Amino acid sequence: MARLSLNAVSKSFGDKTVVDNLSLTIEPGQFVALLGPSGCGKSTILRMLAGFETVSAGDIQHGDQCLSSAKFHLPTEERNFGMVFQSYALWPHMTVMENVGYPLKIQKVDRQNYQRRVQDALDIVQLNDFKDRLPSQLSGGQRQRVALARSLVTEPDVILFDEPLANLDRHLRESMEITFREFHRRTGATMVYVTHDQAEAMALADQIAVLKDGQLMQWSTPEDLYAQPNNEWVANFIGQGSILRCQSVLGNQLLTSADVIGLLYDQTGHHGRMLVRPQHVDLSATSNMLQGTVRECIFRGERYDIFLELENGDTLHAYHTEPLTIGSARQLSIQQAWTLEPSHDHDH
Ligand SMILES: Nc1ncnc2c1ncn2[C@@H]1O[C@H](COP(=O)(O)OP(=O)(O)OP(=O)(O)O)[C@@H](O)[C@H]1O
Repeated sequence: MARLSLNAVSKSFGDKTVVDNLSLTIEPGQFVALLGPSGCGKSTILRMLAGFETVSAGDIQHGDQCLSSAKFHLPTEERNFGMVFQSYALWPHMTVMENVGYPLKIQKVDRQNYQRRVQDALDIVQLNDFKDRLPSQLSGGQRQRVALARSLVTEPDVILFDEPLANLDRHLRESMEITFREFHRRTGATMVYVTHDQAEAMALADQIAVLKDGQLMQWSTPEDLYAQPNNEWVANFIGQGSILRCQSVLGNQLLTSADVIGLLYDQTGHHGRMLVRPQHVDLSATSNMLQGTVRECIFRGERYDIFLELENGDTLHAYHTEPLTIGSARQLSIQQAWTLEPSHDHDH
């Protein structure tokens, strides 16, 4: 197994740059998500890794081997990367077993090896009982498991996923997340997974590349992305939270409850921004208090989502165990907050 690295990779279509000077080092066996809104360039990055697209500048290396550069392009079929698409891309007239074994047929693998490897792949995704069925006789989740088995039958070092859960309903997506995690544990393969769904990326990946307009915004573990977003745009994109205006402040600092009060009450300007996660709002506080008015209260089963208006007019999202009356005043404290660098497109 080898390290996969993108070094200052750019891709342009005509005069439009869709991937801009991207560098990432993906360690062997890592599960990496490429995350960003529609059009940010994540599928283009995956397609360059797969060899479906050339690179305009920079290079992609796999261990000692160059896969792509502006001068060189290793064809897709020589990369031995597994691939799983949103559409499953199964052959409708072939059984589960034939679909899974198809890449081995192309490689002209002998009969004995063929049988063993198809069997092993079906075991990993737990589809042995379905091996003689046609894709039309399977559920969406089962079809995606066939595609997973097929992606690993050639024993690839790297498996690429292009929004593989996008076609499934929410309930099934959650159970497929567990399937994907198990799949990663059992194969140990390096996985690169494209999604626009931040919750899915956080649930699956060891490391996440957040992209916007072809540029890397942040490259972090899910935990760091959540607790320490690099800027206001990332903070808005990842998880639940409120962004409050405050006195100008350096970005990327953790604030205590007392710091928060000082920054919110200082009237010398409000060019600073801080991120507050709902679990850090204490609605039964007795010190470092702020005043808020309850504007919305939504039942979520295990808790209520409360939205409060602060004295400066900003909205603060909190969790609570009981419902609160809309329009009522509430004392609260913010236990901790994270200061943000403003995004360039929102610097006012
Ligand atoms: N072959 C192409 N020719 C011209 N422009 C392209 C081509 N492929 C992609 N683009 C453009 O590049 C940009 C990035 O596309 P890409 O498909 O990588 O985004 P994405 O983040 O995967 O979006 P989505 O989630 O909608 O698939 C888009 O503006 C798209 O229109």
